[in-house]
Amino acid sequence: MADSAQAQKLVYLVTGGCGFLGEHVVRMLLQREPRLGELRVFDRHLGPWLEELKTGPVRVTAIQGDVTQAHEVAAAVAGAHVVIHTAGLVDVFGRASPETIHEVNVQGTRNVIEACVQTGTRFLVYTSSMEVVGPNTKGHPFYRGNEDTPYEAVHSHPYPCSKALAEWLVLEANGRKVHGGLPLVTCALRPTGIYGEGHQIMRDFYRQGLRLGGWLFRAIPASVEHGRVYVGNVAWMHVLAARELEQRAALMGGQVYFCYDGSPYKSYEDFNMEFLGPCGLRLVGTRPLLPYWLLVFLAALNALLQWLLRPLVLYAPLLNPYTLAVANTTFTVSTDKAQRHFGYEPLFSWEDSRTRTILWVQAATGSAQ
Ligand SMILES: NC(=O)C1=CN([C@@H]2O[C@H](COP(=O)(O)OP(=O)(O)OC[C@H]3O[C@@H](n4cnc5c(N)ncnc54)[C@H](O)[C@@H]3O)[C@@H](O)[C@H]2O)C=CC1
Ligand SMILES: CC(C)CCC[C@@H](C)[C@H]1CC[C@H]2[C@@H]3[C@H](O)CC4=CC(=O)CC[C@]4(C)[C@H]3CC[C@]12C
Repeated sequence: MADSAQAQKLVYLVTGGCGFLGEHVVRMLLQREPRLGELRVFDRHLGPWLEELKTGPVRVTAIQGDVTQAHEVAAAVAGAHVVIHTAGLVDVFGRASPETIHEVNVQGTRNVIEACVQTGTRFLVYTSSMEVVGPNTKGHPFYRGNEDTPYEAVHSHPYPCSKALAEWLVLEANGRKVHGGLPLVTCALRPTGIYGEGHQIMRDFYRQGLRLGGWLFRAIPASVEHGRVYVGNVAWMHVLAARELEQRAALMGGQVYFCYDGSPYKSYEDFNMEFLGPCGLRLVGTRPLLPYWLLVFLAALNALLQWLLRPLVLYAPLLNPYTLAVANTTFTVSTDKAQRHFGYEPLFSWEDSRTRTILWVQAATGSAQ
């Protein structure tokens, strides 16, 4: 990636490249990274859509593998110039055990770092999360904060705990000598709640609304702001960060960046209605229909049922004490750090992001209202 080798074609590896965000990163690299020579897509479950990408000018290599298996990761990383590590177990519903979440998110990240060091790969971009910061267990609001805003980050849930530890490992690895003697350069990107084409929770809300005759019922006060960012812009930020890591190693190495764009500040439910409204759903109530204490009770009941039923069946509803606390605590970011450090500007306007997401919801559910 040196000046003298401008024409050199680069090998990129995307872990988790078949997930919601990973697929967008893969497609964005193919569209927007002119120096791409080979794209390796590593995932536990490979998507059939990868086949169509193999007919293009860039060599696309699909690798079925598990980040918890160090030898599989090392084999995939060997010879790559850049790794975008987006694979992760996203579970705040109690579907997976805390041990499994730790294994995938923490040990998996450790394996990626060690593979870079052993094989001589110098550039690593990690998909972290806003959850590394908060909302914390005390429910403190984080109102339009930036990367330097003081906030008491206290976690107890396995998912944010694992993301925080993994992010720390990535940042701490910045500057380590890789095989060949050159330093590893790392950075971490922290998306807030990602939305866009492929967002399964959005589709679940839509289906639930249809089941309820086109109505959704407000659960969270409209005044609670929840940060959201469009998946295409998150992918673009990854591509740009990966591209600029070498030239701006001193500035970017070991840094964290919130992912942001022009998406409006709204509550989780009001934001979803930007897409579900045009698909025919209505949100009932200007205020929550149930008192908060009742939601807390229902969330606790769900947690109890999950525990009681675990030997028989997996009961993992959207509402639990953790998701309620996240949805009910203001957490929004306002920053320009990525713009200052590596020239990031959102690729998709809010209007574009909204239109694309609406079209996807309509198509994904077979409704064209
Ligand atoms: N969805 C969101 O709102 C946010 C997600 N993130 C982070 O973004 C990353 C991607 O998340 P999403 O695309 O939403 O999730 P996703 O579940 O759609 O994608 C994750 C991908 O990682 C793969 N994967 C999981 N375990 C693996 C393993 N052991 N080995 C190899 N591959 C494995 C999955 O098969 C999947 O394709 C994650 O690291 C997540 O923590 C961060 C902030 C917000
Ligand atoms: C009916 C309930 C009161 C509303 C439930 C909504 C929740 C399922 C979601 C509200 C906030 C979401 C989380 C947030 O966007 C931050 C996240 C970051 C990540 O890194 C992973 C996903 C998530 C934890 C996201 C998960 C769903 C919510 C809890």
